Amino acid sequence: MNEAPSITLQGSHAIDGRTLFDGITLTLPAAEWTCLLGPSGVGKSTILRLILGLDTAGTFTGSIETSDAKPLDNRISYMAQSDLLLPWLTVLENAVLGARLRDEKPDLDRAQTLLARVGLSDHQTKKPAALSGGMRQRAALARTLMEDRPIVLLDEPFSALDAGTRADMQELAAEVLTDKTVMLVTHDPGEAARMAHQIVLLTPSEAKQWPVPPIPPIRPVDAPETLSAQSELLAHMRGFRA
Ligand SMILES: Nc1ncnc2c1ncn2[C@@H]1O[C@H](COP(=O)(O)OP(=O)(O)OP(=O)(O)O)[C@@H](O)[C@H]1O
Repeated sequence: MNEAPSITLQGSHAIDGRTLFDGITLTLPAAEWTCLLGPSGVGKSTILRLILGLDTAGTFTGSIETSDAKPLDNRISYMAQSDLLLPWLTVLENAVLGARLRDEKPDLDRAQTLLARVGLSDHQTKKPAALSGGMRQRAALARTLMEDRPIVLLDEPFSALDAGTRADMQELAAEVLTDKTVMLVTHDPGEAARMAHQIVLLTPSEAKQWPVPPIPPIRPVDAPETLSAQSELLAHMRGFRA
């Protein structure tokens, strides 16, 4: 698979004449995890959609560039806030949907291994409607991890999980997505403190870098460095909420 590039987004975005963010520069370093945090509605998902080349509600003025100068098309795996599972397919069929859409032979062994890793071995033949919200989110995570793309954009991928499962899934994602350029949108300062090579706080006027703990990710949940970064980040986020 291609090497993971860095990505730089520069510019401004407005919806119906109202500025969402103005003159920001956000760089996702190659083969690292960037955690993007910011108040609800500040534009985090909009940035993901811009990088994906999907429609947004407003108008973007600026540029999105890669370090290898190649287009982003077909190089991104994306997990949206909603699970986007197809209701008429089973969990296993959903997990291999990417291959099916590309008319490729699905790697069923890998899908079953990943479904086991996300704790859904016993639910592979069920339809999404028969799963809990957290189980559906884990099925969507397995589908995302199936895609061997150099760039991975994750929009609150662990938000529906209980705390123990969330920690397990963070570790799985970090393992499977080693060497990918990852952007993780999250509201959870503990998650950012564990997972990030780079933490970025989005405001309407900047994409501001926040210090990361001085040990490499993925960090233990109970490491003093993780806990201290988590609490400092939370204190800051409570101050800047709208
Ligand atoms: N389809 C739409 N039509 C009009 N406005 C929209 C639409 N989608 C998003 N917006 C607006 O764009 C702004 C940014 O939305 P976005 O989803 O990017 O925020 P976010 O930071 O990801 O929020 P959250 O943390 O709540 O997911 C919000 O003010 C939202 O109301």
